[in-house]
Amino acid sequence: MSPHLEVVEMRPRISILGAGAAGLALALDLQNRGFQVLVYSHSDHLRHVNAIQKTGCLTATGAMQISAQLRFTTDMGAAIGFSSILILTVPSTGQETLLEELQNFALHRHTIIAIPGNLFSLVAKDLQVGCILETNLSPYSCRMHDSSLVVLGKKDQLFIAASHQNMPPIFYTTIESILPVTLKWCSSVIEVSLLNINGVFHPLMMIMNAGWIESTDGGFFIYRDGLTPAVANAMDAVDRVRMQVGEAFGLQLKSALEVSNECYKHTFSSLVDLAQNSGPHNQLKAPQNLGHRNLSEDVPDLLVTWMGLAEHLGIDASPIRAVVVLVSMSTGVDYLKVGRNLQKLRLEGVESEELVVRFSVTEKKERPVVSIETFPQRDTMIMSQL
Ligand SMILES: NC(=O)c1ccc[n+]([C@@H]2O[C@H](COP(=O)([O-])OP(=O)(O)OC[C@H]3O[C@@H](n4cnc5c(N)ncnc54)[C@H](O)[C@@H]3O)[C@@H](O)[C@H]2O)c1
Ligand SMILES: O=P(O)(O)OC[C@H](O)CO
Repeated sequence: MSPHLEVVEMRPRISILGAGAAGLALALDLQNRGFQVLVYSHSDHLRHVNAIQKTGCLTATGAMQISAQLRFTTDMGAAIGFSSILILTVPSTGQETLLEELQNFALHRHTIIAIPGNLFSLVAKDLQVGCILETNLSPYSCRMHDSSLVVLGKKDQLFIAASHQNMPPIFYTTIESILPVTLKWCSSVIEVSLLNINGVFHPLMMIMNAGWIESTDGGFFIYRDGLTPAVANAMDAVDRVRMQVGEAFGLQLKSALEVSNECYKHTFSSLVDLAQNSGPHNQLKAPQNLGHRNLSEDVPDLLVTWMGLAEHLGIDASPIRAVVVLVSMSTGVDYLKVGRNLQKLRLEGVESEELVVRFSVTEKKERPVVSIETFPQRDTMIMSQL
């Protein structure tokens, strides 16, 4: 990851890697705002691309109402050549598949934005890339239905961190001009992982309603009907461990409810209030079975990580361990082994004190402030990653 100079257009082209609901919503949004967009899909995961290509265009309904043609490719080289900004929108369980392809290219001049990150930058440590950014969530709450995209809601803000500190101010401004939400810059990618509150919501809603999901093929609303007071109590226990891990890193993390309220500009008073009354949540149908990313992504790549960090730091992680073990017993997948444990994140041999120092809050990790007068008034500007 060496210093370099690069020319960045004021409206840079963007490559989106991952053609699911989250990537397609962002692609439509960017294209609608004047960016040129190319969407890459892995050739083994073309379900949505094929459906869209049959009808010729993608139509979004709900909180985003746009109908447009998108450009697609299955050629990673084409996506990398198209833009120096690659936005990764696959579930974190698909990141390694893409990493295998990305590793064939020198990406010193590229920036990868992983939405969500789930500590992609630690998994991708050997990748020759300019910078990796990680967000906690996706800007849009959305689902694909055949060739159409239903957008349930748009967040007001997301949390984000860069794998590299000391990026020039123009770097942050460019990223802020691309993502359609207010960005809250965090001190480290660990903080961002801890702010992916889907780890608190999804696994418990799924596993505590497993019988209902299986006997009705998901014929109910997962939040509205599935997040009841008992489920909320269990979520609170997991959430307390998440916040204690944050505390060990010097972070005063807000509760999952507060983070959700902040992201959506909501004011719900409890998790059950949110489940009953939040537009982006209360219309979400339950998945048809347990083979859904609510478990297959959020258990291995959030809960296993948080549990590993907690136990390494001497925090009682038994509420999280209980969920991971129960989900593993129910699905037959050994999530402790396949998940982003400390070994997968290359943190296994790191002493707890060193871990805290490496990822703790320091004064200079805030996003640098840039005044408008410092921007070059022309179509291109030099971005220097020092
Ligand atoms: N959709 C939402 O409302 C929402 C909200 C918050 C966070 N997120 C997060 O955003 C990410 C994407 O969400 P989504 O709804 O688009 O998910 P999705 O399940 O539709 O997957 C997105 C796309 O990723 C690709 N993909 C999946 N597995 C892959 C693999 N192993 N290799 C290569 N490509 C693969 C496929 O093209 C798939 O269509 C997930 O991490 C999700 O947790 C989504
Ligand atoms: O869009 P989010 O991040 O609020 O998540 C809502 C759903 O639970 C995502 O699957």
